[in-house]
Amino acid sequence: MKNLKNKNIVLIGFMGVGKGTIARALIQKTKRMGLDTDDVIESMENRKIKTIFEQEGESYFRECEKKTAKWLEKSVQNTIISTGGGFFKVSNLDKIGTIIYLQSSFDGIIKRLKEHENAELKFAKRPLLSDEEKAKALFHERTALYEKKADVIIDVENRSVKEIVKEIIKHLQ
Ligand SMILES: Nc1ncnc2c1ncn2[C@@H]1O[C@H](COP(=O)(O)OP(=O)(O)O)[C@@H](O)[C@H]1O
Ligand SMILES: O=C(O)C1=C[C@@H](OP(=O)(O)O)[C@@H](O)[C@H](O)C1
Repeated sequence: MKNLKNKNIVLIGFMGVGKGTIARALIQKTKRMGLDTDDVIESMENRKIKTIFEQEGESYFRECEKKTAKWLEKSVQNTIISTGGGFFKVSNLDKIGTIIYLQSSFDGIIKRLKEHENAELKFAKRPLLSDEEKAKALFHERTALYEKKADVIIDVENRSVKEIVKEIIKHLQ
């Protein structure tokens, strides 16, 4: 296990599993700074992820992720970092910080997103969720890969944000 002190915490996992939500709760609890890789890319590009996919295609977006990963490794410390669902593929992920994989079943993720009051928006902003069958195949393709990259695996299905945060903090001490 890597030294958890003075390092970034990097949350990985499938789209909609709760990376952003858990990161925000962790930031409040630990008083660390936080950032989200999709937000960094949107600022860098001055356009939404959905627009980047539409105008430039997925491979361009993946290049933005690689650029962001290099910057994080070089310049960011003591920060809670939430990532886009495909960010875990960057080659320097393990050099950025301690990697926490938030795990849930595909159906658990979709059910939660559909129950949300802004469900339509939640799907519309994620281009790779527009076709549920394709998204399911992507989920199964990625599951073992997420596990391989993880320092810590946290089950988030049917658990409250509070419970999940408590378990993560236990691992960090
Ligand atoms: N543990 C949880 N309990 C209840 N709802 C959750 C939980 N984690 C995430 N959510 C909800 O699921 C949706 C997707 O979460 P989000 O943090 O945006 O996922 P990600 O950043 O992984 O794409 C949000 O509507 C959020 O409120
Ligand atoms: O899984 C993916 O490849 C992606 C996940 C998205 O982030 P969320 O995991 O926050 O939805 C976003 O980075 C982009 O749409 C691609």
